[in-house]
Amino acid sequence: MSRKKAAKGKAATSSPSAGSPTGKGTGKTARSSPGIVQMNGVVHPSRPSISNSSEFYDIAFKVMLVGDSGVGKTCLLVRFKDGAFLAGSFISTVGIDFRNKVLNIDGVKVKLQIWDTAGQERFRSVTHAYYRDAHALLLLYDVTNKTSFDNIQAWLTEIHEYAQQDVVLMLLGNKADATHDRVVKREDGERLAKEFGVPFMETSARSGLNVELAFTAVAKELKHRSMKDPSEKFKLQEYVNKEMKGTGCCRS
Ligand SMILES: Nc1nc2c(ncn2[C@@H]2O[C@H](COP(=O)(O)OP(=O)(O)OP(=O)(O)O)[C@@H](O)[C@H]2O)c(=O)[nH]1
Ligand SMILES: [Mg+2]
Repeated sequence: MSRKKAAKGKAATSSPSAGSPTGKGTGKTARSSPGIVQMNGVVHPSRPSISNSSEFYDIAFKVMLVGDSGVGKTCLLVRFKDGAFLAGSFISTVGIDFRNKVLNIDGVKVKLQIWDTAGQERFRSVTHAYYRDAHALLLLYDVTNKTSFDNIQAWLTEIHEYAQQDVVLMLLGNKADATHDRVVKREDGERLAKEFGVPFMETSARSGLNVELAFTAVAKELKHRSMKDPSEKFKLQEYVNKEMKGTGCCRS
């Protein structure tokens, strides 16, 4: 297997860009980034170059984070990439951004190019353009926000419309650390996931709960599919159930 080199990830957390208000009166600040280009008030995604490479990899996949604004997509990515939590005021993502991370999956270097999308409605058409290139989608809701949970069905409809038919999909109930503010029970997440036949787990970008596992499970599934080795069976939900910490759900 030839070994390639990975592009360096770009910061998804660049400082707020002046003159890019977001949130329709919610007081949020827009987060601009090197991965996007803004023209005439419209956000145009620009494809990142993979020429400044530093890290070797064997296979590469695109993973997209989707879900309502504020569910914690950017925080989940930053936790996974840098092992840190973005505390402080909420800075809503503008358009789309990406980070790379190379994982060692059973001796194979798997590069994940992770696209962090803006959850706000006004960026939806930007996100649509990226769905078809995604090998995997992490669909998030916020366990402290019922609306974000209720919107999952609409997100799934969108995914079915724009994403590849065989896209790897996983539902994540984020902010599992926020015990006192929780309004969506873990069982509700499990039920919904079962209904749509999607693997599920709860995560916390704040505490780090299951964050590594979510990305590793997806990388394992994608690697398994690409190797096309019939002797090596991999079942995503079974793996997740075995490895999952903290919430102890979904064991069947
Ligand atoms: N308690 C808790 N708060 C979180 C967690 N993840 C994110 N947050 C908070 O939720 C808010 C939104 O987080 P973001 O990661 O910016 O949300 P987003 O989904 O990227 O939002 P958009 O970019 O607008 O789509 C921030 O104030 C975070 O600090 C978590 O796991 N637990
Ligand atoms: Mg964001």
